[in-house]
Amino acid sequence: MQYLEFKINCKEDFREILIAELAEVGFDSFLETDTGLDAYIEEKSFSRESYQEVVNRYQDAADLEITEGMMEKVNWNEEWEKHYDPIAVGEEVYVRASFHPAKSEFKHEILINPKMSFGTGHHATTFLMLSHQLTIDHQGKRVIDIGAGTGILAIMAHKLGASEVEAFDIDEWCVDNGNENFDLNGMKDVKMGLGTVREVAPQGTFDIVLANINKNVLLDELEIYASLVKKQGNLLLSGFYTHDIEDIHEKAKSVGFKLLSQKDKDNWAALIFEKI
Ligand SMILES: C[S@@+](CC[C@H](N)C(=O)[O-])C[C@H]1O[C@@H](n2cnc3c(N)ncnc32)[C@H](O)[C@@H]1O
Repeated sequence: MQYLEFKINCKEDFREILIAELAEVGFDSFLETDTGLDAYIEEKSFSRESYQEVVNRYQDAADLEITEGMMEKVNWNEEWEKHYDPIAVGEEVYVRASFHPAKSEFKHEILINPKMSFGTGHHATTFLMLSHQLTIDHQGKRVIDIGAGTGILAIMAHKLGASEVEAFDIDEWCVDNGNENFDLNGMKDVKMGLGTVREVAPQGTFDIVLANINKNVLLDELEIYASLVKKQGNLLLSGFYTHDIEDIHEKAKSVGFKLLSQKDKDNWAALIFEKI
């Protein structure tokens, strides 16, 4: 597998935004560095045009300096061991890789063997979704995770007592990694699906629907989510900035949701809705 490597120097405030934007155009692995980030994409998935569009948009504001290279084979585990620290979400949840020692003082431990930036709890949106999940009763509930990435939110749902968990993602690579993580967390019977919500067409309704994707996808798919959430069930959304809350809220209201609570971190937002 040939990977292209982009060593990006940027202003610190732009690191997370660039990761999100590059993930949108197909980059699947990121390492945060002292001066910015290293971003990786499989050569066959790379579109110079989409990449350049992102670079042009942030070139001046983020003070970008980029060096391009090529990598034959990346040993992500080795890379992550150097760069990935375990993370605590509140006092209850500890997210770590299998190479980190366990910590018994946490009620829930989530094992993620990370090969990408999203879905380790380090990204604000993942952290916010996990924090919101902790405020919701999952016991015996049917839960679906849309845009599951590493599967971390589905795993959280399982640890919080959900009786049935489904998950899917459009990225084949995430599906492989997600299934690996489900195995690591004792969820051998859960298999991550591949595709969008339209393609996967989940059956029946759910008590809790989780979707941490991005503003455009959420606005486009909210009507479908509405058909998936049971009356008085919950929809948890993230993947957008605080200045987009109003647009998301408006759309959600128009398809039958009421806003219950919101959190934000580093300009990213997360909302909990109830189906009325
Ligand atoms: C921001 S990441 C979130 C990952 C994980 N759920 C988390 O909270 O850390 C968004 C994920 O959504 C996936 N994705 C993007 N568009 C999608 C779509 N239309 N349907 C399903 N998944 C999608 C991406 O491949 C990516 O893994």
